[in-house]
Amino acid sequence: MNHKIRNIQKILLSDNWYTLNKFSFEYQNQHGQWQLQHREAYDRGNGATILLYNKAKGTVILTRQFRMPTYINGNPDGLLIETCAGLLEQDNPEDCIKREAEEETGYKVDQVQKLFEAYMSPGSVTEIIHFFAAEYAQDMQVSAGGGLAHEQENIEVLELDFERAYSMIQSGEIKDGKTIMLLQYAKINNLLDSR
Ligand SMILES: Nc1nc2c(ncn2[C@@H]2O[C@H](COP(=O)(O)OP(=O)(O)O[C@H]3O[C@H](CO)[C@@H](O)[C@H](O)[C@@H]3O)[C@@H](O)[C@H]2O)c(=O)[nH]1
Ligand SMILES: [Mg+2]
Repeated sequence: MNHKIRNIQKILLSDNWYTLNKFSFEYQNQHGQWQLQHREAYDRGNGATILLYNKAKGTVILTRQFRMPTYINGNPDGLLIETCAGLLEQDNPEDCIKREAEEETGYKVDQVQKLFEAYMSPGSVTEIIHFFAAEYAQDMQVSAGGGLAHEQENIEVLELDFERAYSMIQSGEIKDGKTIMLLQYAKINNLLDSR
């Protein structure tokens, strides 16, 4: 509860696929004055993402797919390297990320570790993302992955040496926020050390 906000009005601007609302509200500033503010908020639900790693091989599983919003904003071919991720449907974050890992990467993991949660674009997008990590092994591979054909996902699965993937942040080959956060988490916490 925030007593500095009052008179919240919501106007629907678009519900074509996800929902874009315009909120008008009064916010009390440091001097005690109430000021009218307008903020648009894009609601596409919440999401989950996971770093799949293999200590013995020193590798991680990442995905590559076409992301239209990046294509119109400076990404030459629109392809983005990312950790496996999906939007929460009716399920909880843990069940969601296990389902997405299987659909997108082909690995069926049953032990996942919850790491943290983060708002990724708090000025305009409501979404909070739940972050996970899990160890994968060859015998957990049940399909080639690639995502759901009817959703036209066309996801490519990449198995990369962890140090190579980590260096791709510096080189600019990896430019996705959640992916950078997970690779850095793994580095800082020595997730791939087998000792
Ligand atoms: N027709 C249509 N389909 C859409 C649209 N937007 C998304 N889709 C479909 O909805 C699917 C959603 O796939 P998910 O795997 O569930 O989600 P995601 O797009 O990978 O999202 C994940 O990554 C995002 C980017 O980092 C995260 O923001 C999100 O939380 C999640 O973790 C997309 O692949 C696409 O097929 C749209 O505007 N129109
Ligand atoms: Mg996805």
